[in-house]
Amino acid sequence: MSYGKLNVLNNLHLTLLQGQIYGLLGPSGCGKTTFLRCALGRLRISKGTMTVLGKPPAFPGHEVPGRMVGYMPQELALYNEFSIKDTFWFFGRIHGLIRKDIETRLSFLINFLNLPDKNQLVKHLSGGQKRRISLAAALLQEPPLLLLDEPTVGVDPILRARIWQHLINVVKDRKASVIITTHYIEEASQANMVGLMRDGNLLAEAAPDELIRSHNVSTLEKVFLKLCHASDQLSVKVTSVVCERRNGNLPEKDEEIPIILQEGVQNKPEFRMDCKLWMKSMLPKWRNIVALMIKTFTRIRRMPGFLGFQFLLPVIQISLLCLCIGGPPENLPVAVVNNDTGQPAMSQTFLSHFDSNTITQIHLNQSDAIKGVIDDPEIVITIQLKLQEALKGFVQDVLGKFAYLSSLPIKNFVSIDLNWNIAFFLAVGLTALSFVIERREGLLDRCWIAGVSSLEIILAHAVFHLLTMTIQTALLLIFTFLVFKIPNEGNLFLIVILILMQGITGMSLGLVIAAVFDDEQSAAQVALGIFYPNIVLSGILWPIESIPYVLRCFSLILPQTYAAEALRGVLYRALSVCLIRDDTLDSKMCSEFKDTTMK
Ligand SMILES: Nc1ncnc2c1ncn2[C@@H]1O[C@H](COP(=O)(O)OP(=O)(O)OP(=O)(O)O)[C@@H](O)[C@H]1O
Repeated sequence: MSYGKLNVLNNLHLTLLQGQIYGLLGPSGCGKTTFLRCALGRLRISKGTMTVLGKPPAFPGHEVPGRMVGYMPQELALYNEFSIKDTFWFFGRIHGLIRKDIETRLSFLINFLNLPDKNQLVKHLSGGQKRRISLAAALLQEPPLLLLDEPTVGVDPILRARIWQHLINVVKDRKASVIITTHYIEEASQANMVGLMRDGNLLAEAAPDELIRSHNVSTLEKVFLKLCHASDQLSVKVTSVVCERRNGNLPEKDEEIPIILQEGVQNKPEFRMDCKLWMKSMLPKWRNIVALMIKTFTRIRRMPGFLGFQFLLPVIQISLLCLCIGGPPENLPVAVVNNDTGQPAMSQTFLSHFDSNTITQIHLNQSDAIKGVIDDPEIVITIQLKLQEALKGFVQDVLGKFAYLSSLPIKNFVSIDLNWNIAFFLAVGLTALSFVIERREGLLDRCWIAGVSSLEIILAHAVFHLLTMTIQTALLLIFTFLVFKIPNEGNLFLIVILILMQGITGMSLGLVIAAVFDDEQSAAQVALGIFYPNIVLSGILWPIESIPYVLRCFSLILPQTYAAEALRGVLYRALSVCLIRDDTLDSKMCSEFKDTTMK
């Protein structure tokens, strides 16, 4: 087994018999955790064979990983927002335990591991208490195989002795098998068998007494030191001692050997796949999806800041956009130069259509008026709009039923699109961060090892996120159409579908980011880095037709370009008669229009 070029387990032969505790000992970095992860199906061995409870780990339909194995990782891998009770319920549901069993195991383990009140939140517990909860989660479903990675770190000597006694009882009463890694070499003397590892090799594998006796020393620690010393000089000889011993003790029946690892073996045994079991294992389990959704709900419920962020942010954004963008300025002084000598009545009619709230007419001569325009270009844009509106009213008076044909193609590009954009980016950010954080804290790994599939994790996330997005969308719609009364002529159902689809697209992008980046800092940087270029290039701020050609090609493959266009199409469908376009203008109406204007 290797990580890239780093060879971690070398020619390792290890056998665990049923009803035994196997103490795997060795210095930091020698490969103990790597071995456990191979046994759990999280890593694959590159050469040789490995069977766990009769089949290779992660074999289709095999419940390793799953409820047949209890794993306590080195990191805590606990949900901080959970109470002790929630933690037991979560893992209990995943393992398919019934309510009564969960309650019974909960009270036993709280008592046995000396845990505080079951309603205490994990984040309020001490490091040692958290480790005991992590151990309890591994013991919960009473599996036939327990893999415990340094379970006694940070535990006081009295409790350590109790944990060992419990493990001894478990193997005696239930014939379970246990592999335990530890730095406290002496505590492993209670194991039935110990394996001493160094640099990915097994230096020796035997019962502790036998090791002490055969090496003629007083403690296991001294055996280990002696073997390390010997392996530096005579590595071949030490390995052969290990092999000799193992071959003499193997039971005849396969099911009595929960774990066999033989690296470097060429002839791999064949395992038949049961198609029914395979199909069953591929189908997502509703039980796991519900457990994961309850988990997310429980966590979010205990994070009021996060909850506020999810639901208040869209409301704050839409309120700010509607209040600060697009509102008309008031009392703008406008120079009016009326040089109309032919029909003064027409120019007066036109001027009477000016909105007097926004525009205050000041009659000036031509040169003073031009100077004012040059001095104040920003205000001129607003005034131009007001002029266009006045022109529209004027044309309405003059052209009657054909007035709509002369209206101007002005699109409300910014405000509405930016509001919907929040659904997309909340989905990107929250998905990316939640997956990256859960993976870094070992929570995803723990779920996988408990038997939850990646598909179930994604489905649970998607369903929960869709529910959240439905509330966000409802808030957006209420504020857009009812509070700020932005006109909508389109189909509300289509608008909702489009916003939800943007959320799903955002979620998918979030998953891609989480798959590529390992830490939340990089994931957050990428999610933020995408935000602004996406808004600029997707035609949300300005039509893509005005973007340079090369960038426009890029813009068309962005996830929001067509979505934003579609949303605008739905929202303004009834207003689209404003646009004069050669291809949409009916020729009959065109000639009618000409006749009327000629008259
Ligand atoms: N994800 C990884 N990528 C690359 N190298 C890794 C990875 N995980 C572990 N290693 C390397 O593999 C070797 C064995 O690591 P492992 O975690 O199995 O050691 P260990 O015996 O469990 O140590 P400890 O007792 O400190 O937990 C180490 O040299 C480590 O640096």
